[in-house]
Amino acid sequence: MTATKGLEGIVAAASSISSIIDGVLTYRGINMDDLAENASFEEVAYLLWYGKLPNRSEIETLQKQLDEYAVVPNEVLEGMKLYPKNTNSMAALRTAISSLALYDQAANDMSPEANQLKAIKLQAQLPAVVAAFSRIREGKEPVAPKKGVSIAHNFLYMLSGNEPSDVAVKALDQALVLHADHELNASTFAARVTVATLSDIYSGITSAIGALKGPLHGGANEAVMVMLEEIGSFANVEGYINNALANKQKIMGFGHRVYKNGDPRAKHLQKMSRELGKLRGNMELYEMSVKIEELVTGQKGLKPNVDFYSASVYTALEIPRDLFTPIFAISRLSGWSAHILEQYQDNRLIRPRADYVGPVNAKYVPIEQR
Ligand SMILES: CC(=O)SCCNC(=O)CCNC(=O)[C@H](O)C(C)(C)COP(=O)(O)OP(=O)(O)OC[C@H]1O[C@@H](n2cnc3c(N)ncnc32)[C@H](O)[C@@H]1OP(=O)(O)O
Ligand SMILES: O=C([O-])CC(=O)C(=O)O
Repeated sequence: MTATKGLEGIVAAASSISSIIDGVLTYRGINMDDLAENASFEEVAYLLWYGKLPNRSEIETLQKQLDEYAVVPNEVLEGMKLYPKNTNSMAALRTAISSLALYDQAANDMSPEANQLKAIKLQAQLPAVVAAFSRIREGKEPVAPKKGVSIAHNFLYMLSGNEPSDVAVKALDQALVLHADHELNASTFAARVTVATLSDIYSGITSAIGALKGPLHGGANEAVMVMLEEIGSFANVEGYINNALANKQKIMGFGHRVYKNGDPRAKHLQKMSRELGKLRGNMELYEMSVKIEELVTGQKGLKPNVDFYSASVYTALEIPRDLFTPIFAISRLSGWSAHILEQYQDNRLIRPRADYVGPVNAKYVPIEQR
């Protein structure tokens, strides 16, 4: 038995949710470019969960469910008030989502109907949790969710307490569509491994949030912004990147385990970054990002992934840097939960083997002789 480091190229599950074939990403067989241009995030979540696009009455029913479930139990909000004010946002999210299970009577109901409802409930609550976290640490009260508006709209509203612009809602909605699912990425795999023990959906999502947090995965979008802030201005880009590459440092937001010729989502985020920059009358972050891409692709052949231009997009939407990865989680929850439901449908414990490379025939030595 020899291990494949990082399980590269290993096919570890059969799935009908999303595919990456020859660099083309589809959700349920529909090209992601098509969805990014035309679908709302709610339509995409429905598509991931139910395997088909919703008709008008189905999307209205989903909207009613999201409206009904968006309220976060007071106990969870009160618990969040006890978190240290400077706590890591993904650590806070991981804890808050885990605590939601404590107040859900159906948390351990494993029927398919109950699990589907919990997926919708979590999708409704997660934006409210992230927005509440952001406000509580600023000493403000959480804003109650609105009814009848999209998740993107509601999130921006709950974050600031003000009505968001149509441009901001549209941009965030498109970003949510782009991040919704991605085959067997690390966080989705973590979710599937967890629920394959027949543990509950909250455990699966908590595992997934833990995996998404890392800078090699979802945490890279925040790390890109840290880098852009460190660089500071367009004039510094060339020196900074040349120096980083010469020192074999990783440039966050570049490279991908599966895409070697570029991530098809990046072009949509790049376009959004350009358009939002123009609207704000400040193109510097966009221009810095384009220059970084030119240097990194030119010197290393590495292309930007989904996280690279999302940093300048979210900054243009005036979203605090440490909420970028929680926003990724809001979107990816739709994919995680679809994968969890798929795993339950035809479950088998996920338990691979390890290639043992430690000592053999070692003996126990009494403590006095060590
Ligand atoms: C939503 C997402 O999760 S998208 C990914 C988000 N993560 C990032 O943007 C972090 C930066 N990127 C990376 O760390 C990697 O490209 C990953 C984690 C995405 C993929 O990792 P792997 O498939 O294991 O690629 P691996 O790390 O083996 O890279 C292969 C080579 O390219 C180099 N490389 C890969 N990514 C980068 C990068 N961003 N900057 C500089 N060099 C890089 C590696 O150093 C390695 O070089 P070597 O062969 O000389 O040692
Ligand atoms: O698929 C991956 O490895 C990472 C990624 O791009 C995602 O999760 O969107």
